[in-house]
Amino acid sequence: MSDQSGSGWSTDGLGYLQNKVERQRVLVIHPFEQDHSAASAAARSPSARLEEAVGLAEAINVEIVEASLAPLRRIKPATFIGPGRVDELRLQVEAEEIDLVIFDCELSPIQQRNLERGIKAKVIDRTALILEIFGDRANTKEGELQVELAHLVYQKSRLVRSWTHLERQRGGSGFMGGPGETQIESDRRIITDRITKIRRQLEQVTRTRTLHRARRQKAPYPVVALVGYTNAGKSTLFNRVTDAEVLAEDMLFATLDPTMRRIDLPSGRTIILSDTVGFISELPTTLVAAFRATLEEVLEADVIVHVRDASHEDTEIQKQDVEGVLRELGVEIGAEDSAPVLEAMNKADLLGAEEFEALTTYCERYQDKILLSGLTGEGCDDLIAELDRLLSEKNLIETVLVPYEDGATQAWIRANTKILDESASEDGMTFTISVDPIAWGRFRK
Ligand SMILES: Nc1nc2c(ncn2[C@@H]2O[C@H](COP(=O)(O)OP(=O)(O)OP(=O)(O)O)[C@@H](O)[C@H]2O)c(=O)[nH]1
Ligand SMILES: [Mg+2]
Repeated sequence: MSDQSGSGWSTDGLGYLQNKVERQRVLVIHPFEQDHSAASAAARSPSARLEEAVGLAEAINVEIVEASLAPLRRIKPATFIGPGRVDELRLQVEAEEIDLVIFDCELSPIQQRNLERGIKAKVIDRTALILEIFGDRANTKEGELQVELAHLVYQKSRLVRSWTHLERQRGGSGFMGGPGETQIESDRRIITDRITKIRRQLEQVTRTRTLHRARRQKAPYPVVALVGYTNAGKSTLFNRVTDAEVLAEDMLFATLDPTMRRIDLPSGRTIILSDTVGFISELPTTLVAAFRATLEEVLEADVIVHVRDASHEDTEIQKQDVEGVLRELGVEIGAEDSAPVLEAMNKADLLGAEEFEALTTYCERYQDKILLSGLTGEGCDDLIAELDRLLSEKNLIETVLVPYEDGATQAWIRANTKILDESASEDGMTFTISVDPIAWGRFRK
């Protein structure tokens, strides 16, 4: 995504990567406060975080020359990492012809600028990187607009922040070489105008999509949404159970636009299965908001399948992250009026024998947890069966009197409903049945 306003305000590295033909040579740094990570055992290990950052960087097709941890005693206000480390990085950048340094943390605009000056290379932070990936992936009009909106909101917030920061350091005006107040004011106005325009366009697109959705609701099939941490295996599972060919790759955020497919469950019940964008820890809130419209599909789902990478060392923390984002979207797990959530413990094939056994026992204890592998297919039938069972709970309970001579109705009831009670009287058979409301409606016609 490029600087589309043409106003010349700083683009924080965005759009920069796509313009170059050869692959960028990149360093990935994960800075972390040492005491912090030791203090909370629940936190991810820094090495796992670094690995995730590398995965993110790989998603924008750059050449990763080196990825390293930067343990800090304390975050430095000016440069985040210490001056010694900045010097080291500058030497490395020079020696290895590095184009870009990715900091897996949130940098203030000032920190970013100081780092760029100190290291003598382009610097971006985690949010900018995620925005970059999303900009790369978006391939519907709506996706593109959402990403641009997120991008603008991100920049606007940075302008404000950098401005207040400069205010506080008053005296040395232009101390950091940042734009003066008037420049910032006019930049803000340009961005605000652009945001208003995009919001309007988005509303238009969303309205069209809502119409589509309304049309879909006329074919009233329950919607089942696959959600989960990025790379958990949603698309692989989606493909497995729908025989579709959605891009499934060992790449973070392979899926951006939701994909829907109709499938028939063994009971004959038809559902719509929906594959969605993956979640990630510290997903910038501007992005959550931008993807709200897309994720609304999830909100309207009748059942949510939370796909988890059970083989991942951070699977528990990833689960918390996903549930956090769901909560932000208004899905309260376990709440009366929220859709039921099934947990698909995926990648069972990667588990060691002991782990596999333990997880099997664990999942057997809970009806809503299913151990499976989207890759090998093992356990997928169990998930489908559980979906079938859950949806049958939405069945109507009806009591009907069927005359003896109406053999056809009796036969249909025996074949298509669950008979809870039956009794014979003079007028015929009285059945109490649990029946799918759609099938029932159709049959009664
Ligand atoms: N071994 C193993 N690998 C799997 C399994 N399911 C998915 N994978 C692999 O995990 C990687 C990510 O799979 P995807 O299906 O693209 O994951 P996703 O959740 O759709 O990811 P995003 O769309 O990026 O959020 C791919 O390399 C898959 O081949 C599984 O059950 N076992
Ligand atoms: Mg996917």
